Amino acid sequence: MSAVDSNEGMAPERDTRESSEAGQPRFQCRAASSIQLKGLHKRFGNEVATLDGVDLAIQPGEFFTLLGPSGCGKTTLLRILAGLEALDEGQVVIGGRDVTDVPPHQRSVNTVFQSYALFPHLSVRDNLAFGLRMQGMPSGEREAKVAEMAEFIKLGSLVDRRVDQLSGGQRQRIALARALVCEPDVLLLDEPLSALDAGLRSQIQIELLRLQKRLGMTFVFVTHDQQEAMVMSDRIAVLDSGSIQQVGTPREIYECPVNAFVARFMGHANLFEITARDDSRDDAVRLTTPLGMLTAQAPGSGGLLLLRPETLDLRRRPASEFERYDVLENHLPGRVQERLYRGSHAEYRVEVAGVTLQVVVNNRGGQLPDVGDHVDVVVAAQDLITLEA
Ligand SMILES: Nc1ncnc2c1ncn2[C@@H]1O[C@H](COP(=O)(O)OP(=O)(O)OP(=O)(O)O)[C@@H](O)[C@H]1O
Repeated sequence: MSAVDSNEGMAPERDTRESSEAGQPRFQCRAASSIQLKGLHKRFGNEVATLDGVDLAIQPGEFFTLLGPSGCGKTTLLRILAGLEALDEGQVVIGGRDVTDVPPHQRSVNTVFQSYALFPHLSVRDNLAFGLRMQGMPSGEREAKVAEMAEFIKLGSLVDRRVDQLSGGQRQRIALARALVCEPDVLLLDEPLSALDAGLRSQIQIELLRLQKRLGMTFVFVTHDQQEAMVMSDRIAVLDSGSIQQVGTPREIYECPVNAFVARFMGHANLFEITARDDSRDDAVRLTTPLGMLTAQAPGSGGLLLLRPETLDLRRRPASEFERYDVLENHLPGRVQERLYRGSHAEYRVEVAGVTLQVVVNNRGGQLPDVGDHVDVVVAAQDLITLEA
């Protein structure tokens, strides 16, 4: 399958607009499309369902990310959007038009794959022109569009270079440009950055984000990397085993995960079972946990306690005071097991009541506790939240 699908299908309500800005090459793109996915079911053979009742509404111009572990169904969902995979049940609406039974080449959707899917022996110019040629665009118009697009992605000086003579980052930009030059209403991106090294990856992440904001096009991006998802996305859908667990902004997903799966997937390790709960106080709830008793304000009704590492604080305490210390409310006595110094902040592992807590402390130039130090882990009552187990 080529990286560029044709884009003949047009939604009735779409119009044409320009995305040019002062100092930017002119590049036309249509008004962004919304996407509605309703009750999607997909099963391969007798396997368990790959998609099990997926409902999603993606706004026009959104950078929307499908995030989840390997095998959760992200690529299948993207292929269904592109029309490359048939549904068992459900409906796909793009730009107000029901495209459930519309073949790929009649959807105004292009896809960028991890593998670039470029023609290595052809020039940048010929790679960019490929999709336009397939659409039957006259050569003069085609040449102008290709030149414009090459400038737009800042590779204008390389249009005559063969693709196999370009770097990985340049190839990735060409793959994006080749999908964009056909002016799709929706761009689908399946882990397009995963083949790049870390430095180049974060550079292209920023470029891609700026490009999407400049064009105002709807992007549906697939990744299993939660950091990448948080940096890039307007909203994220977290998937597990073919079901959507949570949809929200990066902050909502990270700060208020709805269940233990989402919390763990977003990198939260401080999850503890609540063994007893006392609601008798008006202003607070007392929770019994493996760390000790904690006071919480409006923690929710779940059976698991989440303590986000960056909401915790550390206070050093001389060892001489350790034994005779009166435990203050929400001060957990512990000992530093490990410290990872990262310049702007330090990551700690602190042993509290026989279990390990992760704590992140901002480096404000003061003294940072050392390995072996006795500390109090201080928990603010409003920062305790509970999740469904
Ligand atoms: N053509 C197929 N035939 C049979 N099973 C398939 C097919 N395509 C996907 N699957 C199965 O569907 C499930 C979801 O696959 P999918 O590729 O959508 O997952 P993913 O979340 O994109 O994973 P990854 O991050 O590893 O790419 C997997 O169990 C996979 O084996």
